[in-house]
Amino acid sequence: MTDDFAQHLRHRPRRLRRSPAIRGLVRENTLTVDDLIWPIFVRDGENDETPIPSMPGVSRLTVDRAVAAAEMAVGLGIPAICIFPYTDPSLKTESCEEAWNPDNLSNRTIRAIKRTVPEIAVMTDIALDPYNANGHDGIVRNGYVVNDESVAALTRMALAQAEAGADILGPSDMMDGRIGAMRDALEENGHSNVSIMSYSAKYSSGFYGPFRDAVGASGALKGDKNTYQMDPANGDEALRMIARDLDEGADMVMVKPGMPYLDICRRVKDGFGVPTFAYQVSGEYAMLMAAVKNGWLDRDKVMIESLTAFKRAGCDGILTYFAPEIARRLQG
Ligand SMILES: NCc1[nH]cc(CCC(=O)O)c1CC(=O)O
Repeated sequence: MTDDFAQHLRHRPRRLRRSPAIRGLVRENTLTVDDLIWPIFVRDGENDETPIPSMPGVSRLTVDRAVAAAEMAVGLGIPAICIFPYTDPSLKTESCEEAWNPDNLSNRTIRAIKRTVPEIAVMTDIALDPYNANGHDGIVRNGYVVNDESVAALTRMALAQAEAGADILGPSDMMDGRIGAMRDALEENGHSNVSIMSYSAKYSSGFYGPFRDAVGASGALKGDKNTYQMDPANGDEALRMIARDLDEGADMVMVKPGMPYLDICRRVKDGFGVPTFAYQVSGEYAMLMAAVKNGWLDRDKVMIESLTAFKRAGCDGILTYFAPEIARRLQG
C-alpha cells in the first residue's frame, strides 16, 4: 500500500520546504528595512522620556531624544520617521490654532531632526486631534465635525509642516477635499517637492486606543469618529477614497489599521498599482505585545510574520512601532 501510494505521488510540495536554502530560493515576499516607517511620539522637556503603559517599549521622547532616535534609525537603515506630538492640555482649544503654529512641538521636532539627520525622510500627521479641546480631527460646530472649515485649518497645518522641512505629509483627518486643497497650497507656496501620503482608507477603528493615550487625546475625545472615518464593514468605498485622493494629488496612499484590513491592501495594490502603505496601528502593537509579555506569543516570530503579511498583501511599506526592533533583526 505504501509503495503503491509513493509511486503515484508525483507532486510533493514539501520538496521545496526541505531546507532554509531551498525555502529561500522560492520565497515570494521579503521584508526589508527599506519598507519601514517608524512612528514616534514627542513631548516637551529635555533629555527625558515617558513610557506609554499600553504600548510596552514605546515612550514619548523629548525633542533632543527624538533627534537621537532619528540618528539611531538612520544607523539601522530605516528610511523614514513619522512624528506625533503630545500636546500640553493648556494649548488645546476649540479652534486648534496650535496646529499651525510654526513653533509647535511637532514643527520644532521636524526642524531639529532635519538639521541633525537630514538624510532621514520626516513624515508628519495632519489632523487636529492633538490640539483640539474636544479631541476630534476636525473643528466641531454644534456637535458636528464641520468639513470645509476643517480643511482650511488642516491646510494651514500642512503648510507649517512643509515650512518646517517635512518631506512627507500624512493627512489622517478624513475630511473631504483635503488632499486637493493641500496640494494646491503646496504648489502655490513653493513646496512642490513635498509628498503627500494620504491616509485614504482610514477606518473608524477600535484599534487606535493606545495611540490616543500616547498623544493625550483620549481624555478629550467626546463620542466617536464615525461621521468622518470609514465604516469597518466597507471595502468598495475604500477604493473610491483611493481613486479620489490620487486624483486630488496624493503621491502615496495608506490603509489603516493594518492586519484586520489586509484584503483592502490587496485590492488597492491590484486596482491602482500605486505606492501603497499600511499602518500597523497602536492597538495591533499593544495586542501582540500584551501576549508577548504574558509569554503567550514569541515576539520575534509574530513581529516578522505580521509585517511580512503586509508585503504579501501588496504593500510597499509599513508604518510600525516595531521598526527599530525589526531593523535590528534584519541586520542579523
Ligand atoms: N487622527 C490622528 C491619528 N493618526 C494616527 C492615528 C492612530 C495611529 C495608531 O493607532 O497607532 C490617529 C488616531 C485617530 O484617528 O484617532
